[in-house]
Amino acid sequence: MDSPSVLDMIEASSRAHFSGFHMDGLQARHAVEPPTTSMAESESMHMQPFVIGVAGGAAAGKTTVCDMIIQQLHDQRVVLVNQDSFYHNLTEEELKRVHEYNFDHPDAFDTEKLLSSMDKLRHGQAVDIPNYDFKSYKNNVFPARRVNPSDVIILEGILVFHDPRVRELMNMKIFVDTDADVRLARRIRRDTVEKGRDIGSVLDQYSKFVKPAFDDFILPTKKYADIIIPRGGDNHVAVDLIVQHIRTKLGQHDLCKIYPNLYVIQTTFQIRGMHTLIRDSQTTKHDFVFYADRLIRLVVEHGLGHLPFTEKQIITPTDSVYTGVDFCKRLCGVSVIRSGESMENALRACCKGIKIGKILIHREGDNGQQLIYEKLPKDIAERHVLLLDPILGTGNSAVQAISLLIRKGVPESNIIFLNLISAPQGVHMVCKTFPRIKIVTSEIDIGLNEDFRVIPGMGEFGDRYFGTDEDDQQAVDPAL
Ligand SMILES: Nc1ncnc2c1ncn2[C@@H]1O[C@H](COP(=O)(O)OP(=O)(O)O)[C@@H](O)[C@H]1O
Ligand SMILES: Nc1ccn([C@@H]2O[C@H](COP(=O)(O)O)[C@@H](O)[C@H]2O)c(=O)n1
Ligand SMILES: [Mg+2]
Repeated sequence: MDSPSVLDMIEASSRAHFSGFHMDGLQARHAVEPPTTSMAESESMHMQPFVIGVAGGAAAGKTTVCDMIIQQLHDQRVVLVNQDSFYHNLTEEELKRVHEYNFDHPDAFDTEKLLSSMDKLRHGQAVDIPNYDFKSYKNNVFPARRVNPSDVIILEGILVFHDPRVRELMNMKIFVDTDADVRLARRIRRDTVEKGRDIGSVLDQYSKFVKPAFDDFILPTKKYADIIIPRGGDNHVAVDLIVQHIRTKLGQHDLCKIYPNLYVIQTTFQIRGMHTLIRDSQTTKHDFVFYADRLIRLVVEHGLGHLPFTEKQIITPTDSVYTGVDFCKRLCGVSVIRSGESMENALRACCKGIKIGKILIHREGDNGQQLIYEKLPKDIAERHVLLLDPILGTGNSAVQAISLLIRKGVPESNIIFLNLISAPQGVHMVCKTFPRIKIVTSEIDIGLNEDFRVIPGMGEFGDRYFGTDEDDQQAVDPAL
């Protein structure tokens, strides 16, 4: 155990200069051990902020929804960027005929400037964002707003989904969907009270520009949204769900910054879909096994990417030289009985003829973990070990299993712990006790409940995978 280096890592991650966009933990990694030659490590070094786009018609409640999200994320680093800030300044000629100017057309915005500001923010640089004045139609009457890089950037505006380059920046797209009559009523109140305009000009602008632009440019972008929020800020359920999702993402970022040896495989909607199925209590055993196997295969493949390799040149059938790599040969798997056995097939499918040992840890409550059985390859000390257990909860079983491997002579840095779901408590426990082992997982959950079970989690993995849970027994024989 090398606890001072862990403390160094935690300290490094909380210094004032630390930015969520850079894997500053990379420096900490060097303090723990020299960089190895595995590819997956270099891929995951650069961490980007989580970008949320919020679009919708004028006065739909976009700003209100963003304010609610930011308020609920009060303890997190979140910044709001308004598309309004990037309105072009009007020329003298345009100012004279301002009632003929279309503020709802995509050309009214300086999208190039918006893109360059977002690019800087995403790469960890502070930017000065103009303050737009709706009364003078100018963006340079006030000092610019200094926006610092953060873990979450919310980009809000009527047309933020219009330009594909802007859309591509977004990890999550929200469309605030509010009835046209509500939007018009709110707009009349806002523009007369806040912008000092008369009701006649508000209605003129609405029928001439606002409504046609909504139909032509804003509504067609609704299809890009991942989430549509009906009724805007009145929809507390939707806002709560969004905040929960962002918190999960931020939690993952924070843990990965503290522990550079923790690797969360990059999420996709396929992966989210598989998690949705295996976590659903209504999923049948057959589907559970099918989707758990798919996820396990992904985690195993990712884990193998962390093994060292040697360069190898071969000759192709065209007599050309191909410079590739040779797999690491001295490998073995170790499954934690019983759930970990579900991961053995995927490992065998990837590594022909791999030896797989077993460890049985008896769980009494959650303090009394006891090692009661082990069968490991004799030469395990000379092998890289892939430790298999689908759930990392408290971390107690994992610590028992890893301690045994270390007692058998396996160097800590030769152990890769593969799992599907990790609780932050387990990650802290394992990574603090064994700072040199690597953890590869597919999702980090919120935490543990009072029974030390992972939440939201997915129940008892072994029971669901091997069909020994009560519901399933009843499904086989209703008399039971
Ligand atoms: N749920 C709501 N109930 C009542 N008024 C609202 C609600 N949401 C927004 N408003 C008001 O409507 C106006 C427009 O809301 P805003 O959030 O600024 O919309 P947007 O940013 O989409 O233009 C504001 O004056 C705001 O106070
Ligand atoms: N000088 C301006 C600039 C914009 N508008 C209107 O604002 C709307 C967009 O702002 P939201 O907060 O509602 O998204 C848009 O409909 C423009 O017509 C304006 O009236 N004057
Ligand atoms: Mg707004």
